[in-house]
Amino acid sequence: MGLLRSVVLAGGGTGGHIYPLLAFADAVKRHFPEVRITALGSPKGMENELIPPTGYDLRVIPAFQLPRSINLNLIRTPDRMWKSAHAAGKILDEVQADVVVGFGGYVSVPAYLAAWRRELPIVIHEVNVPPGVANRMGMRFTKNVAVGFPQQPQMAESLKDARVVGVPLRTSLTRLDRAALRPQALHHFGLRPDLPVLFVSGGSSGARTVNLAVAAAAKRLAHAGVQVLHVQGGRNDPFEVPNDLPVPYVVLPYLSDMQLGYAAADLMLCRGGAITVAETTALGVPAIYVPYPFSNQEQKRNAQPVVDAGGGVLVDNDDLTPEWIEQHLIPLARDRHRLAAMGQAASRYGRRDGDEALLQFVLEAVEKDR
Ligand SMILES: CC(=O)N[C@H]1[C@@H](OP(=O)(O)OP(=O)(O)OC[C@H]2O[C@@H](n3ccc(=O)[nH]c3=O)[C@H](O)[C@@H]2O)O[C@H](CO)[C@@H](O)[C@@H]1O
Repeated sequence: MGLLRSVVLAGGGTGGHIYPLLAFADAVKRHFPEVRITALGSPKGMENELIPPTGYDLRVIPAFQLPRSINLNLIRTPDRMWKSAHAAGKILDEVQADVVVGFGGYVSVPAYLAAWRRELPIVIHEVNVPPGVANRMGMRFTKNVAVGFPQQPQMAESLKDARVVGVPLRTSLTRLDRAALRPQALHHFGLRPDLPVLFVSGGSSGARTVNLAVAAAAKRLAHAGVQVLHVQGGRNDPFEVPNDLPVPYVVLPYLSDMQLGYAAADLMLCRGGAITVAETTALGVPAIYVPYPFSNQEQKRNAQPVVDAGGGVLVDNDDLTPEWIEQHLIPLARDRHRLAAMGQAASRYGRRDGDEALLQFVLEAVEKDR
């Protein structure tokens, strides 16, 4: 591909920014093995744990925190922002970047600034409503905005002209046949094939309320014959689960092979992070969403359309108690027909081609903006 020789990807902080970046990098590599791929990260983000094992070139630039509201004066203000932009610019020059693709997170801002000063094409991928502060700033420098979900353009003025491309997901997920992998997944976790599996994950950092509520309901779940596969989350406190339960309750600190979790799951209990929602729907996993109650209610907006489509259930953070689990979650986990219908509705909403669609959009942008 003559137009594309070097791509710089920017996005960091939590898994929600990094996994789409990596999935997109894989798509670029698959189609254009010769293209140089560089990821920009910040010193403390999860990118430092997640990107090096993939073999992609991760360059860390100095971090700075943007205020929650933005205006153009901001560009004049913090020295640290320009220091970061300078560091990003040096990398763009060194790798002779043809395009910067940003996924949000603080590290995206210096990348957008540096690309803008060099008049390089910029593409922004945004999965939340309202868009994150970093991407909102980037939108001042480019009209090439892609979004993960069909409702986003109607929900935010700044996204009204965005292209809906879906969310780039890992190929271990986009190529997953859940039914085929299920026996291996159950065996892997030491779960039984004859009882339903509740898969609990609070997103890349974990969710304390979810963890504590499910752990407190461990006995009720076990006595109802519901097995639990509980991922605590990368940056969350441990919790206690009784060790004499009659059915398996498996606790893991973090799960890199999420395909095994999704293959084992009959029902998921999760937050409403955008990438999690993209994954559960792409894979047709029925889910109970417990949106994170802070950060602008963005997670409720992610999950609501899936629930409206019949693909899941919403419960408020404060309502997720052991009693709620007993009265609502357990009956659902034991109702195969309802789960099957929810799973089908979820997969009608989801899509698996976000990596390819974003690549197509980036190629068009590079062609147009050069
Ligand atoms: C509290 C907060 O502000 N959360 C935001 C953050 O969520 P967060 O970083 O939790 O991101 P998501 O829930 O969207 O995605 C989590 C990702 O981590 C993966 N995973 C998770 C656990 C695990 O053990 N293994 C694993 O691989 C999931 O498969 C998924 O790919 O970014 C999202 C995307 O911008 C936002 O929508 C969320 O609102």
